[in-house]
Amino acid sequence: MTTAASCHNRLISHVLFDMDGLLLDTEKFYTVVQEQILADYGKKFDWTLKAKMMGKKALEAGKILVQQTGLDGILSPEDFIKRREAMLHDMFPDSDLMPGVERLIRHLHAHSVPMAVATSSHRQHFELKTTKHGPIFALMHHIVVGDDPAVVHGKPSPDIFLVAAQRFEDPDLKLANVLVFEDAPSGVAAARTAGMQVVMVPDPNLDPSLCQEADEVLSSLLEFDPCSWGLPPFAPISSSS
Ligand SMILES: O=P(O)(O)OC[C@H](O)CO
Ligand SMILES: [Mg+2]
Repeated sequence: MTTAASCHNRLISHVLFDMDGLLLDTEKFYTVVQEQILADYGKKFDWTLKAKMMGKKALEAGKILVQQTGLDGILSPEDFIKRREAMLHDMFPDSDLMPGVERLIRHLHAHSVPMAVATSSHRQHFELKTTKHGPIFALMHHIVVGDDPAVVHGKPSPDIFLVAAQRFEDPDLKLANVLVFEDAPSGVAAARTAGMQVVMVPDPNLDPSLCQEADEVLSSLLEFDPCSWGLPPFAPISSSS
C-alpha cells in the first residue's frame, strides 16, 4: 500500500519517530484494555473510536472516549485513565518492536542521520515500554515525551514535533527536510502542520480515508525505501552463501 509522492522535495536531513504503534507494538494493549473497560459499561470499543483517540495525550484520549460513548457523568476521563493505567502497567514492559524498526534505526544511525522520538506517552510509560529496547532507543539524539513541559498541546497540534526539531540544535535544520514516521491520524496532522513530511504506517484496521494526509503510506516499515527520500540506501542483501 503506497501512495506516490514527487521526489523533488524528498531531501531528508533529520528523522522523527512516533513511538506507540510505530516503533513499538503497544497500541494493541490500549485496544484490549479499552475494550474491557467499556464492556463493564455495556459499551463497545471499535476502530472509529480508536482512530479518534490514538496518538493523543492520555487525558485528551480519555475525554474523547467518555464523550463519544455517552459516559459523561458516569465515568470521568480521569477515572478512566486511572483504571487504564493500572491495567496497562504490567503489559508495557513486554512491548515488542514493530517489524523493520531495528533495521531502519541501525541503518540511519550508521549513516549519521540524526533521529529523535516524539511520543504522546508520558515519561513513566516511555520507561516501561522501552524496558527491553534500551540499545535501540539509545541511538536517538533525544526523546520528547507527552508530559514534557515544552509540549503545551498534544497531537494534532504541531508542538511535539516542533520541540523535537528544535532539540537537534542544528541551525541548518529546515522543517521541510524533516521526515516524521507516524501511525495515527492525529500524529500525521501534527507533522503536516509543523511543515514536515510524513510516512504513515497505519494499522490495517484503520479506515484508509484517514490516511490521505500522509506523503507516503506503507503497510510496514519493512517497505520503506530510504533512497526515495534522499537517504542512503540499505545495503544489498549479500547473495554469497
Ligand atoms: O503514538 P504515540 O507514541 O504518540 O503515543 C500515543 C499514546 O500513548 C497511545 O495512543
Ligand atoms: Mg503512534
